[in-house]
Amino acid sequence: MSEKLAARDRMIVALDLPSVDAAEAMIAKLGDSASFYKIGYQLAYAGGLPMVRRLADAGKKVFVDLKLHDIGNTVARGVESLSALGATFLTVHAYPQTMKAAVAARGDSGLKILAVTVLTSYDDADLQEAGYRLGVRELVEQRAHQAQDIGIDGLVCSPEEAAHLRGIVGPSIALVTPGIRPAGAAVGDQKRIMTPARAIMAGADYLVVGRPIVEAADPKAAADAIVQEIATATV
Ligand SMILES: O=C(O)c1cc(=O)[nH]c(=O)n1[C@@H]1O[C@H](COP(=O)(O)O)[C@@H](O)[C@H]1O
Repeated sequence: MSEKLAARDRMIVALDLPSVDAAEAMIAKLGDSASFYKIGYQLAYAGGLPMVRRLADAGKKVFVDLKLHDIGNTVARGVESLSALGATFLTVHAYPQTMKAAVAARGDSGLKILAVTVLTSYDDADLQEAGYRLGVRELVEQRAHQAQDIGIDGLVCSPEEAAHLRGIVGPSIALVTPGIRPAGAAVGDQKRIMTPARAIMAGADYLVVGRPIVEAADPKAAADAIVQEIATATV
């Protein structure tokens, strides 16, 4: 999958911003430096969903990150509504009922379903605190097997698991990795992180980057540096 993609098209900029105006300003600042955007909780709940169509019509790709998880019928109906927006990716949590409902409901809309394995802000102790018996590596692996059996289009994981998961799921399932931190960048609430270059070398198809770009003094320069790192790591 990744060998067909240009370096810029492998970077997904998370528009974690408080308003449509702030997001539009960021998109204008980034210009041709970014081709793929993610709209998550903050912007979607601030009226950002109509931006999906506008961005798609402007030639950008859009990842709608709503991390759906509910009873199967509700997930399916939600996916049907979201599939009309023109997005490329939509996230659901990697629970079997949820993934099955989402995959069945995406139809031939072109929307690809990504399953979030274990959030990149979690480590083994966080999983244990939440009642899980398995550690990160084991739970990610179990969910990847289940996702593959269900026919999921892609997995969201940390770059720390990318190489291992690539060995399990093969080349046709997209690996999308948040938890990306250029050398020296603030880690914030992330726990399982890698630099852009190391994530690409580990086998990630797409890198999701939020604060290191949208909170940078010069977001365009930050985005360009990450694309350059991706390009160098790909050669
Ligand atoms: O689904 C996601 O995109 C996601 C999954 C995950 O495990 N960890 C994670 O950080 N994300 C998202 O990726 C983005 C990372 O943002 P930064 O930490 O600011 O680079 C945020 O928008 C998160 O919601």
